[in-house]
Amino acid sequence: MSVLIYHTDEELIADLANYIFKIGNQAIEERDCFNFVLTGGNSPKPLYHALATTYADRIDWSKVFFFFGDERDVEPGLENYNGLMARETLLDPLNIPTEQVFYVNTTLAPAQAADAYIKSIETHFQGADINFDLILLGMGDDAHTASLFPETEILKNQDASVDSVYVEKLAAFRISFTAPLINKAKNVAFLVTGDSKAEALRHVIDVTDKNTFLYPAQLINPFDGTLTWFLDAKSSKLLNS
Ligand SMILES: O=C(O)[C@H](O)[C@@H](O)[C@H](O)[C@H](O)COP(=O)(O)O
Repeated sequence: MSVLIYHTDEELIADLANYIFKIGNQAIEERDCFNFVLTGGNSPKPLYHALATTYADRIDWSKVFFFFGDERDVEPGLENYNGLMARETLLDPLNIPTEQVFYVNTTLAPAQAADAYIKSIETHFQGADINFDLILLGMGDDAHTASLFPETEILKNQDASVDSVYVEKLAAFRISFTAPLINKAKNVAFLVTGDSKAEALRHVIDVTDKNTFLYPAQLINPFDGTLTWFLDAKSSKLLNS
């Protein structure tokens, strides 16, 4: 596990972009495609904007396939649909064809949407083992990641799959990769910034009290892949390391 701490947003985004392109270009060289799982939320917006503008010439985007580690149970066109945020900040500015983007079909009921999503992923991987080249994750101030929220049933799902989950605190359903599916990835990177994440980050990185039911991001520990944390000074201020 690597923990990288940055003192300016610009440095963090530049390094994370370099990291993404290093993995992506190597995947394209090896298999002529880069399977890249995006995170939702607000933290990635400046990164996505930079990938689509400043760094747009750093990879052959026609070889990149985009997925979502989780999705909210809202109509695709609505503002808090992660797919819309990614389209607005990254995919449309790069003119990425829809065939290269795997959106969660939230016009279906949550459980059906989750089933349909894992089936679309299996089809993409042509029945081979599903191990994404890179999964980008955020983390909430309650140590959730993707839609693996504290004290929810999805945390018990041991299948490498996509599941639906009712999140009491949000009074809403979510669709999410399970922890085992995330842990199968070749590379996993967290992007966590801001004071509000510091306490949760302390529980997840300086794991003094292992409790994955309370701090779900503790579940993320790739089986064979790499794990890298991209943090700013604020989010990392309580860390020992
Ligand atoms: O659908 C989502 O919202 C994300 O997948 C979620 O896991 C997010 O990464 C965290 O909630 C952090 O969100 P912020 O980046 O907005 O703090």
